[in-house]
Amino acid sequence: MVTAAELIQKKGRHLEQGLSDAEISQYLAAVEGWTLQDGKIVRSFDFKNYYETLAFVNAIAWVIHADDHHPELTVTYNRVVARFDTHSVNGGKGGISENDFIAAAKVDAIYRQR
Ligand SMILES: C[C@H](O)[C@H](O)[C@H]1CNC2=NC(N)=NC(=O)C2=N1
Repeated sequence: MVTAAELIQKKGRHLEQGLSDAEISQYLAAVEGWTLQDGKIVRSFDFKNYYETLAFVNAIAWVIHADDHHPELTVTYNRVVARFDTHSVNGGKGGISENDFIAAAKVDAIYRQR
């Protein structure tokens, strides 16, 4: 069984093989709050105000840059919705890979520090 603590220790790498539906379910169980929606993993993060919201976005940029795996972000006054998928898998059609869950676990760890 994969855990968030293990995922945080990993680094993203180039992958061409996506995860199966069964594997996606296992990884989703490790990152609380993330769901699969329209072929991406998605989570919403709430904040007190716009300053905190943007500080979170900047912290994500700092941490995630090292893994070259970037969330799609929808930023509003007190909420960030983050979405991850992997372009290179499934013959370039895109899908979900371990990299998405590594990045999700790192974003969660940033959120826990607020
Ligand atoms: C060439 C470069 O590494 C790729 O385009 C990276 C950049 N950031 C990325 N971010 C995300 N979320 N998925 C990707 O597949 C991805 N690919």
